[in-house]
Amino acid sequence: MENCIEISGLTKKYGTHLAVDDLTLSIAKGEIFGLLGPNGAGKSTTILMLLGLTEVDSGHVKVCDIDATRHPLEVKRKVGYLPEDVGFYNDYSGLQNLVYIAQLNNIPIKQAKKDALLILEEVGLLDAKDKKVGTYSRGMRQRLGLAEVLIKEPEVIILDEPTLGLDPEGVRKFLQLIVELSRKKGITVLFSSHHLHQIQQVCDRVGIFVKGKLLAEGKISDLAEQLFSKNTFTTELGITDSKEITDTTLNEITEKISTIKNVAKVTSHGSHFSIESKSDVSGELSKLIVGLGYGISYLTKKEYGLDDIYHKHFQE
Ligand SMILES: Nc1ncnc2c1ncn2[C@@H]1O[C@H](COP(=O)(O)OP(=O)(O)OP(=O)(O)O)[C@@H](O)[C@H]1O
Repeated sequence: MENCIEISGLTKKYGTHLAVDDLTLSIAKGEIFGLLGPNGAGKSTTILMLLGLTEVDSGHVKVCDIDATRHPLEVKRKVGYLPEDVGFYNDYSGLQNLVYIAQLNNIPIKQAKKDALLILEEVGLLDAKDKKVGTYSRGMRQRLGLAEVLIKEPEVIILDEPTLGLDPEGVRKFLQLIVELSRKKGITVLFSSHHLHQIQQVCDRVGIFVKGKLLAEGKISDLAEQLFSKNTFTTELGITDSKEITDTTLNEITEKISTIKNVAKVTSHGSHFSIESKSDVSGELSKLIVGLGYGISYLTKKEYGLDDIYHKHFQE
C-alpha cells in the first residue's frame, strides 16, 4: 500500500531534553492513524516536524513524497492542520471566515463562495453560515476549523487534540464527521490525542507514544494479541445460590474452575470470578457452575481494548 507519511529516525531535542527519540513510522494513504500519548509525550513536536514548522535534529520526514524539512511550503499545500484551538475573525460570519481563508489559499472568489457553501453543509454549519463566529459554540468553532482545513482540499489532515472542550455529543459527532470525510474523500488522517477511547473509536491503526518514544504500533486487535498473547481471554462470572455462599464453597468453586482446560488464572471477589484463559472457556464454565447447582447472574467475555493495552504498557 502506498504510504502518505513516512518518518524515519526522527529526533528532536530542546536543549538537552529529548522530545522525540528516533521515531520511525509509516502511515498509508487514506488511513486514520491515532497518535496516542500523555501530555508531554512529544506528539505536538512530531506534528510540527511533519509540517516543516520546526527544525529536525536528525532523521527524515516525508509527507506525500515531499521532504517536509526541505520543502515546508509544498507540504503546507497538501496538509490541513487543525490545532487544539483555531483562531477566527469573530466579527465575521462563518461563511465570510471561510471565503477569506479560501482566498488566502488562492482560490478565486466565485469558486471560494461555491466551495465554502458545500463544505459548510458537509460539516453541518449551513444553517449557521451567516451568524458571527463570536457567537459560535466550541463545537461549531471546531467544525468551522475543519471546514477551513477542507477548503484547501488537503490530501492529509493532522488533528491535534481536536475535541478538547467539546461535550460528549459534540465529540461523538465530530469523530463521526472525521471518519465520514476521510472515507469519502480518501483523506489520510493523523489524529493526535491522549483520549484513548476517542482514538479507539476512529482509528484504523494506533501508535502509543511515551516520552518521545513509540512503544507499540499496529491495529488495536494486533496490539492486544502481542501483549496478552498468553491469556487472551478473560471471562467475568457472577454466581448465585439460594443459600449464602461461604468462603469454603468459593474456594472449592475456584479450584474446580482452575481444572478447566486452558484456564490459567482464577481470581474471586465474593461471588464474582475473573477467569483468564488461553481459549474461550465460557461454555465449559457455565456447564460446571450449573452442574454444581448454582445459578449464573452474569457471564461476560471481555475483549481487550486500547485502554487495557495502554495500561499494560504503563505497568511494565
Ligand atoms: N519550544 C519548546 N522548548 C522547550 N521544550 C519544549 C518546547 N516544546 C515542547 N517542549 C517539551 O518537549 C516535550 C514534548 O512536548 P510536546 O508538546 O511535543 O508533547 P505533547 O505530546 O504534544 O503534549 P501535549 O499534549 O501536552 O501538548 C515536553 O517535555 C515539552 O515540555
